[in-house]
Amino acid sequence: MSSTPSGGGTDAPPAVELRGITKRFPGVVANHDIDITVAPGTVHAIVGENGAGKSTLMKTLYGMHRPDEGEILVRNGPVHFSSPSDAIKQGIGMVHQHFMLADNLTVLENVVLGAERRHGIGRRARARILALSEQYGLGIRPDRLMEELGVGDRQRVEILKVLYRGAETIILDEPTAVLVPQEVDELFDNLRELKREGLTVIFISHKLDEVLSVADRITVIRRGTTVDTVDPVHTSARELATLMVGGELPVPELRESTVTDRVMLSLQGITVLSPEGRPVVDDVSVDVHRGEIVGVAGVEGNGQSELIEAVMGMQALSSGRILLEGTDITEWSTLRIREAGVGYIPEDRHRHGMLLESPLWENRILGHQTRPPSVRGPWLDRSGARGDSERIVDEYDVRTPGIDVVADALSGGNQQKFIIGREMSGRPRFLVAAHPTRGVDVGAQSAIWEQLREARAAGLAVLLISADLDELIGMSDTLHVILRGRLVAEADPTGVTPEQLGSAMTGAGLDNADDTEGGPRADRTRDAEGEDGA
Ligand SMILES: Nc1ncnc2c1ncn2[C@@H]1O[C@H](COP(=O)(O)OP(=O)(O)OP(=O)(O)O)[C@@H](O)[C@H]1O
Repeated sequence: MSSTPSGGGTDAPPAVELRGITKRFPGVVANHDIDITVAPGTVHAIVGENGAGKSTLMKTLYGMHRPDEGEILVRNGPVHFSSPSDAIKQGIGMVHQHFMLADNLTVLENVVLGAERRHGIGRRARARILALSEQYGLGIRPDRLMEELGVGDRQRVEILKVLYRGAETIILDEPTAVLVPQEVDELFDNLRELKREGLTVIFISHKLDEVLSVADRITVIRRGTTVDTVDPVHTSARELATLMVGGELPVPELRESTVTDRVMLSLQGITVLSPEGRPVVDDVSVDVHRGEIVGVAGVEGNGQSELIEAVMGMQALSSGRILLEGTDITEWSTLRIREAGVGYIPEDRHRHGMLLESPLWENRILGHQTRPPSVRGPWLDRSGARGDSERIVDEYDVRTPGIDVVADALSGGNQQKFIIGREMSGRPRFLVAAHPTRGVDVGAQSAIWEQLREARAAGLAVLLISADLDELIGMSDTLHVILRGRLVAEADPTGVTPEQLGSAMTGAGLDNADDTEGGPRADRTRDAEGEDGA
């Protein structure tokens, strides 16, 4: 492992330099005396545990927070940002994890929205978009409706939006969390292209392999401060992880089957129609047994969201039925399904998992408002909910100053850990888990996997969807592939590779993964998304 004070190795002034940045929130020092130098024309990754202070630092660089101490320099000149528009004026743009795109508008409309002054909204704007798309190899078509695009393309539109506003340094917050391997490859090609054209990319990630493959420099942040900046050529994933947590990581355990023959959840020929009447879940039949994790792999937008929402009573079926230990729950409400012992880790924690403006302990009650410890008899049990929140914070290592802070003040990964803790403490007999470790650091990820494995050994049945193919392969006892709403293949999780799975997800079949060097696989991904996206 080699440490370097700065990246790049050119004589040009740094694209960005952060000197002694400190940012405090009530009860927390989110960033403490951080130094980072980002060389122009490089990809610079920022890694660190959940709550280490990565997002806070990036928000400071993007003008969303003002640092309490320290200074920011852009090309050697000190800058002071009071808002993102100040940052944009200095050529710094940011792509957030939650895309900010209007579905009912075209790509062009989304890109020019709020930046009409640059090139208007007509022909000149279109020409500029096409030119940028061409220059950076983004393959964007300005007149497509946003809702027709898959995740990878949406992300490219977000990048284009930032380029359109004149960014020379682009910050990406966990850009690969929502992508499948093929899309990650495409994104990394895009990043290399940006770099070749002299732009600078700063990105946050929890996936150390990816960071090592694409970054020129990696800065590790631990508990709010910079630990080191390393050169990926001389650093391993394990060394990085050790720098992040300040100790050795546990080694994953070997798998042992705990699957029984008692059916916990049975989906029998279920079909869900889109508002336009197109089947988005198409005649799906699957059983999940006690002690079993059934994984469903798919490119986003192929029906997996609707499938789990159907199980949770949030999507009406047009045909088929759902049985929970033999009881027909097809017509049940979400609340009733939850009361029957079904836990739910939602796909979008901000829409379905948390009330961001409410304190953490009130979030303990959310979705569990009819059972202890949230209530005693007909009454809300404040101390029960508070006590259990303390326990979750402790047991799941949720980094927070306390249970009275609003959920919004927690880092993304810590919000996720709290949701997992809440859902698991209901002692569910069945768990619907969507991307359970999304945004969670490697240490917390293995802790969550361990919790799920223990619960499975104690009889929990789980329906798992995830964009993280290693997670699907590592956790599932049975693994299905969903494409255009249908279960099209079953893979053996003990033998399948992420590449084979990725290939099956795009409709190329499980066995066709080895022809995927170069372009063909990426093209198929796009096609599959183009026809079926969202
Ligand atoms: N608006 C806020 N108010 C109060 N505290 C905050 C706020 N934003 C962040 N924090 C705190 O600052 C610390 C750093 O959070 P930050 O979101 O920067 O971490 P992170 O490294 O991005 O984590 P993750 O990987 O989980 O996204 C955490 O302790 C968090 O609780």
